[in-house]
Amino acid sequence: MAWRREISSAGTVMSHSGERPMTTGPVTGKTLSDSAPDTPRSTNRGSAARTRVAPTSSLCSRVSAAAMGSRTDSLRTNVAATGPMSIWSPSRSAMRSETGLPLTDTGPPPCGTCTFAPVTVTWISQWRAAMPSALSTTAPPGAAPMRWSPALSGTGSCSPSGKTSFILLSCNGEGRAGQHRRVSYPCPGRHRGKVRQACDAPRRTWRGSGRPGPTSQAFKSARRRPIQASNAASAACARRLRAMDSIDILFAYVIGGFGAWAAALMMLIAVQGDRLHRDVLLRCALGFAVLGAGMVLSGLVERTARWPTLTLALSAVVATLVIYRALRQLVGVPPIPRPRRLSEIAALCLLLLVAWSAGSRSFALAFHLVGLALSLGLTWAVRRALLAPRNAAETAMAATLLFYAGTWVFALYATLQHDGPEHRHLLYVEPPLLAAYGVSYALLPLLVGAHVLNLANARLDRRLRRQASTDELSGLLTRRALNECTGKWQADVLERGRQPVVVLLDVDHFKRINDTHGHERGDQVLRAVSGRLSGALPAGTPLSRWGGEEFLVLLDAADLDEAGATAERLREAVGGTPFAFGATCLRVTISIGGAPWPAGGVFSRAVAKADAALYAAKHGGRDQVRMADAG
Ligand SMILES: Nc1nc2c(ncn2[C@@H]2O[C@H](COP(=O)(O)OP(=O)(O)OP(=O)(O)O)[C@@H](O)[C@H]2O)c(=O)[nH]1
Repeated sequence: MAWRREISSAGTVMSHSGERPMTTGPVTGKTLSDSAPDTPRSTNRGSAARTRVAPTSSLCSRVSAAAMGSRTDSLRTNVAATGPMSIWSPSRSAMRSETGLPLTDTGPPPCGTCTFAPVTVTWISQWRAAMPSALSTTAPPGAAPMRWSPALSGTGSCSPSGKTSFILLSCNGEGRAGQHRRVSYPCPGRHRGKVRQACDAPRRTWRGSGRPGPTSQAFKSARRRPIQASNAASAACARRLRAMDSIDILFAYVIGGFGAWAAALMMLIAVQGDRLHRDVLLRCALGFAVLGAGMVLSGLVERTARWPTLTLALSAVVATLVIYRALRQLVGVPPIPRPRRLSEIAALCLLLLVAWSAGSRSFALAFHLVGLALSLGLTWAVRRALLAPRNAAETAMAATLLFYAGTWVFALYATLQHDGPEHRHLLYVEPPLLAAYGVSYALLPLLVGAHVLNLANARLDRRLRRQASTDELSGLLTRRALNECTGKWQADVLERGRQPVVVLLDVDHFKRINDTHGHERGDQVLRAVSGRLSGALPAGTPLSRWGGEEFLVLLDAADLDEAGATAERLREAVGGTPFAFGATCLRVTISIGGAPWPAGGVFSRAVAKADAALYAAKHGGRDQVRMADAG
């Protein structure tokens, strides 16, 4: 739809094809020269604007509405009749603080897509003034002044600098039909990337020239370019923006929400096993369900509403805290007391609520700071898994949480860097990174879910192995565990030039102890004997409960005599001092039989020979050591 304007002799700008007539008023803006303390940078002084009126761009309308309609800021621009395009700003930060918009110094000329019209724009910030006098232009001397409604037509484009983007608004500055002038307006940061995309080709051309701006020839050709081309590019931009916008939301919220629900479902299905894993998985499932609900709700409801952002932020915080607790539980960190936990949740929610009511900017910052703090807290809770992982599952979990914390660091950075108007997305990263964030956050719950299951499995595996290798009563190696390590042990001893010796020990008349004092006392005796045996042996010596009241030791000795002496020490350690169990005092003796395990020999053969020696010791009167010959 083309906008045509006429400026009446009284300075009234009329919109013929648009719905809203432009209002006019006295010139309130200062000119560049009288308002700018520093000289504006300029390009191609002397070029005159002689182009046709630009039609309304949906992009521009949208951006105008978003950037200005939603704000009550006012912006006044002065447009000189001729002269270079320049934008004065005292300083970027000052302008930003006044306008809340990404203002730059003199912008470079627009890219080739856009018709260039040299105008001087002076920003005079009276930002809190009401709309629609947000944007007013002062016609050049001799031309009728006009005031510019923000809904005025324009075309979307960007500067070729790749840093600063503008939305170029059209106006008939001189009040003559068939002419138009463009005023640079900062493109909201959210759309910069996309606008730039549409202008890629001309920008490259411009950059390729290696000059700070287009040549005058390029200027002229740009000015001659049919305005329709510019409009088509703007329309393409707008379509792209709309498509990207919906994709962003889908990715970031709905798909992300389903990812969280999928993780929750996966955990609920896997809820089995012992109490610890059941609790951890249930908590994680609850956390992901809350997060999923918040994300899907936020993605589906009306886009302009602000409350879904708050609900999503709150659900994200609560969900993260629930998962945080579950992970602490999983890695064995002592739980935080319930009152402290609840007060932490309440404090964070309150903080977000206050920030939300203070405005979009403070809410975004508060949310990102909370997100970063929580992600760092999660990483800190599992730091042991990061520094000294016991298995691959722990490494994967720690790496995922580190990545998660990293995404918050970058998101916070993007928020601080964000120059455009606020939007209802929680994340301020720009496309295509926003889509990447959406995909990552959709996958993260599934990843974390898989890691939690992996960790639970690894823990169960460890427990089973421990149970299989450690005798429950005595705490010594089981027969199976000893059998598993014999080959390696023998090779090691032989390599050091030592003699491997197998020694069997048996408690004498143990049945009598059981019969006299009961099985309970019998167990106590077995535990006490185990303690004395392991205390009398060098650390690391393989000692197992071979079965019942029988023990097996693998001795590493210089020769059989030395092994016999060690066996004698063991016998003395057990039988030398009676055991005291409360008022009961018991003297327990052991008989020992040993046999060498030569290189190339079979372990079971050595055990059989040691057993024969033990039998001899029993028959020899018990409480003695017998060593089999080397032969
Ligand atoms: N309390 C207790 N008793 C056990 C355990 N394992 C085996 N026993 C008992 O140990 C006793 C072994 O008795 P025997 O094999 O007859 O040998 P003994 O009485 O020690 O006699 P000698 O070996 O000939 O000196 C049996 O009564 C078993 O029930 C155990 O784990 N706890």
